[in-house]
Amino acid sequence: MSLQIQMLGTGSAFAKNYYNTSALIRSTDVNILIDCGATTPRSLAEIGLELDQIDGILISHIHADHVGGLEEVAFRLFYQYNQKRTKLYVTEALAQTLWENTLKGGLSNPTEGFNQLGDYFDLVYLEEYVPYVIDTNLTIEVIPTLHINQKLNYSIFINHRTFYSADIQFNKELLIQEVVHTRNCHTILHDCQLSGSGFVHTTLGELLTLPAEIQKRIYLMHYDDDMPSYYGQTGEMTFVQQHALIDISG
Ligand SMILES: Nc1ccn([C@@H]2O[C@@H]3COP(=O)(O)O[C@H]3[C@H]2O)c(=O)n1
Ligand SMILES: [Zn+2]
Ligand SMILES: [Zn+2]
Repeated sequence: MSLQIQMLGTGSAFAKNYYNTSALIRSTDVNILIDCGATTPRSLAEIGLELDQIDGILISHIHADHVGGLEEVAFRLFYQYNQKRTKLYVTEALAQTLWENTLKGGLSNPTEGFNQLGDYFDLVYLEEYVPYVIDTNLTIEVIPTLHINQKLNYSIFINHRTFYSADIQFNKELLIQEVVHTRNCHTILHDCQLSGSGFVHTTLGELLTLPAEIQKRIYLMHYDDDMPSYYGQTGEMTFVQQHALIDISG
């Protein structure tokens, strides 16, 4: 069984040298996208993956660097790929706000009678803390995490053993207790704000307070353009590079 994560982008919301952070879970049988920022369709084109090869899209939260490419994907699947549908993995609450507050303006079409997310995507509602089996080789689970006060936000477990933070404020207890001690995740993909205070993101300084044994499992993503100047300053952690493939089959 082959299971890999390919980073489509590794940059922060405002990075210009790196695409928006999003990832492709590539299993033997399916390709599942985690988030779809404004730059994600370009990145997909660069790796030669057609939109109709994506079996589903999982959304963490509704900032534009995570959902800004969804309108393009929806329109192109419908008009360029012969009304091809893909699955959208979301909690019901997130689906509601994703449509009402992000996508409705562009995607609603009174002439065609399109007025809901389900007119473009096959909605698969995830329950928080409930593993969802996509196929025999791939299970995903979303857990609510804190990013912006009072805004829905999810982190993701893949096959129980890989943790994808998406955007979160530092949560040391979650990482130590749940991610490492309880689940023994071998791979942790974590957002990383390199400088300044981490009001809505986790900072490099905060991640450096983790034990080396945990740092070894961490790939840093969602970084700013000055990332190269931090080489050698990330303890046991590694910057994941755009389009890099990480084997998570273990
Ligand atoms: N309270 C907030 C809200 C947002 N932001 C910045 O806006 C970006 C939106 O995308 P992001 O990737 O979540 O990163 C956020 C912060 O840079 C911020 O710095 N403080
Ligand atoms: Zn972001
Ligand atoms: Zn965000």
